Amino acid sequence: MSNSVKVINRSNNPLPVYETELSAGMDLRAFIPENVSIKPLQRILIPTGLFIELEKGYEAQIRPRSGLALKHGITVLNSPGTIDADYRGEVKILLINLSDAEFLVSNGDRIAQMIVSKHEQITWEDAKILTETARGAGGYGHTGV
Ligand SMILES: O=c1ccn([C@H]2C[C@H](O)[C@@H](COP(=O)(O)OP(=O)(O)OP(=O)(O)O)O2)c(=O)[nH]1
Repeated sequence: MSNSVKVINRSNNPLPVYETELSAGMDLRAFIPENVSIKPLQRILIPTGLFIELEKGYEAQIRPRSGLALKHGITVLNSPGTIDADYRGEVKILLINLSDAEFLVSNGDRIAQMIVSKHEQITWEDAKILTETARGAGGYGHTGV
């Protein structure tokens, strides 16, 4: 695809931008009529006012911002959230407050970031056995610390 993505911005905030030259993600802003308080352990779905149309083979991921996570315990509950290429609804952000203090979100606050990535769709090849490997079924730290 060309790198352009169709977007409708129904918010009163600017379109997301890459904050630095080589940023992978664009910060997404809350589009809310009034301030929202997120209490400890509360989860809340926050609108962005953005509607996007990704081309086939692309997805957008909604990821936390590390600064909000470190300073305020605010993260994306379903991280990374997935925006499918056939989704035509509003992009929303599911935040959770993992701190012990209330957190206030105002309209225009940059609360998460969006990364657009290519992805594959697979087909299943029904099999009786899988190729052997040194790892086998080992996982969950089986190689030690
Ligand atoms: O953080 C998110 C995650 C999803 N969505 C939108 C876009 C996505 O394409 C759609 C469905 O998301 P997902 O597939 O994660 O939801 P589901 O719980 O599997 O529901 P569905 O049965 O509608 O697919 O919801 C968002 O706006 N924000």
